[in-house]
Amino acid sequence: MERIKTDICIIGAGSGGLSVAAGASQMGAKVVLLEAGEMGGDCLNYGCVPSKALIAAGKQAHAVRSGGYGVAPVEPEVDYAGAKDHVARTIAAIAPVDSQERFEGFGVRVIREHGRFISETEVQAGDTVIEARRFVVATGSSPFVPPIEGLDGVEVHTNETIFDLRDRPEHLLIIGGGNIGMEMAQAHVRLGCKVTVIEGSTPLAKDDPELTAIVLDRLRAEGVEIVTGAQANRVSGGEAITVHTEKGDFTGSHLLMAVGRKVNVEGLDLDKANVTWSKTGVEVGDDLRSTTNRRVYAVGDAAGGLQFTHVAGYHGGIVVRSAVLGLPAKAKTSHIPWSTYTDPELAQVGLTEAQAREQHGDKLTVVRANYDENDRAQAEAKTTGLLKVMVVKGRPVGASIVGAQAGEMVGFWSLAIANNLKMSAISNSVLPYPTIAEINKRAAGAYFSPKLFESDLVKRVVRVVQRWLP
Ligand SMILES: Cc1cc2nc3c(=O)[nH]c(=O)nc-3n(C[C@H](O)[C@H](O)[C@H](O)COP(=O)(O)OP(=O)(O)OC[C@H]3O[C@@H](n4cnc5c(N)ncnc54)[C@H](O)[C@@H]3O)c2cc1C
Ligand SMILES: NC(=O)c1ccc[n+]([C@@H]2O[C@H](COP(=O)([O-])OP(=O)(O)OC[C@H]3O[C@@H](n4cnc5c(N)ncnc54)[C@H](O)[C@@H]3O)[C@@H](O)[C@H]2O)c1
Repeated sequence: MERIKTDICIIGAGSGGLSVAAGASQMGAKVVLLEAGEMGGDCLNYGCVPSKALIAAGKQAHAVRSGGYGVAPVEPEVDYAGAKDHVARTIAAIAPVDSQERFEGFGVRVIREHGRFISETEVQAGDTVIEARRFVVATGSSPFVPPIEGLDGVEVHTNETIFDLRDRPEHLLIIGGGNIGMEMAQAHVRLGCKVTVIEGSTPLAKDDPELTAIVLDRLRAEGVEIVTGAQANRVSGGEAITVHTEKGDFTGSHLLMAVGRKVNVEGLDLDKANVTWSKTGVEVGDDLRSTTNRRVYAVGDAAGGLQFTHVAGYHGGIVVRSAVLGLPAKAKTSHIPWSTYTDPELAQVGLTEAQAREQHGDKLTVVRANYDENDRAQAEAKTTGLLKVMVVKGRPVGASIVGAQAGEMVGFWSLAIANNLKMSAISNSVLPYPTIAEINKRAAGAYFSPKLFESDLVKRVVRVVQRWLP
């Protein structure tokens, strides 16, 4: 048994673990990184990257099928396996950034083994025991497959297998209408599959319903069948698969489960490290440190909060600040955006209108700007969309966007909320014309317009000034 003493031992080389490893090692800390599966974790291998690559393939098929702008529509010849080749190429292009070689180049000792705690200060990975001053649990999450009757009798795909499928599904049934379900539904319908989404409650329920309705309308118009309030109770079949719900039975050729995630905390022997945990993750404070063992941090999906790659990266920065530099650092959520990469995209940061109304009551002003008022959106015929900004005492506390490039646009509002900027800072910016981003400025204009253009006081002042101006 080899023994290693190190400053920081990170369990999991996904978005969170790699962020800590890169920062800590390049600042001079001794780092050991454990990875039981693929370097890069879920995002690179089974999550963000393959899903966005498949969405891009679907978008291309959709553009050919839709025509427009004076170009005749034609039914595309879709090569589903070719789309999967694009997925594989994309992963391969990004993989070197997350590779063992790159991290070893930073001086990180990478051990490709499953890690588990054997004491409050030690982790064992294969034949190696690592004693560290600080540990980072960055073990991520896996697809949750609920114990639905009959599931074991059929082939069930999850995000870990669907991107390897090379024969185009005739009819894809998707259980779960969250981010994964909806992104995969649109990508597959555009690539020529029949798609049925079976959602037990409300699709895309974390977003503003006024905006999600626009996304759902578009998906339905493109042919996705979306059944809501239909909990999957039972599954049957062999070659053809039937999902039984109280809203009826739905039969297809393939089944994708997208009903949420199971955090990878079991199998870590956290109890041996005196680390309190539950099924939602390691119990941590805002400082991302275990409430019961201060040597142990958790980042990303394992920290039990929002499950996004950029959150894992953000957590990584906080842990580096705390565990490497010894500085106080706390994670906040008020400025964390997310985006669902359907077409149109759907993005959110901070409070939704309903949440802001509940928290701030009459102090809330909601300003809106529509895509059809934007010249670039008109030029590109992408006029379906809407930005809502929730403003309290002159400062944005949330923004909800549906429309082209919503995921790019929302960063503007994350910056504003993170830095406590006023709406005047937004209106002071000058944006290039014609860009979709001008919608952001239009919202600021919508906030100030009534104050400027509908105010008797302003009108009186202007009359006086005009009398005195030479
Ligand atoms: C289909 C899909 C699409 C997504 N799209 C997006 C998106 O567009 N944008 C976005 O922000 N997020 C997206 N996400 C979410 C994103 O992938 C996760 O939030 C992110 O990967 C979390 O990073 P992490 O470092 O916490 O965990 P992971 O990336 O899951 O990494 C954890 C790593 O730890 C390893 N591990 C686990 N246990 C052990 C152990 N005991 N010992 C050693 N190694 C271990 C695992 O093998 C894994 O490599 C998507 C997720 C899915 C499933
Ligand atoms: N664009 C992105 O950033 C992106 C994309 C994909 C995934 N993700 C991350 O991955 C996480 C997991 O995604 P997800 O879509 O699996 O989970 P989710 O929690 O977003 O959605 C799961 C859905 O499944 C439904 N459901 C649960 N059990 C069901 C049943 N028996 N029958 C029918 N419906 C059922 C739920 O009501 C819910 O709407 C997301 O929350 C997100 O954090 C992010």
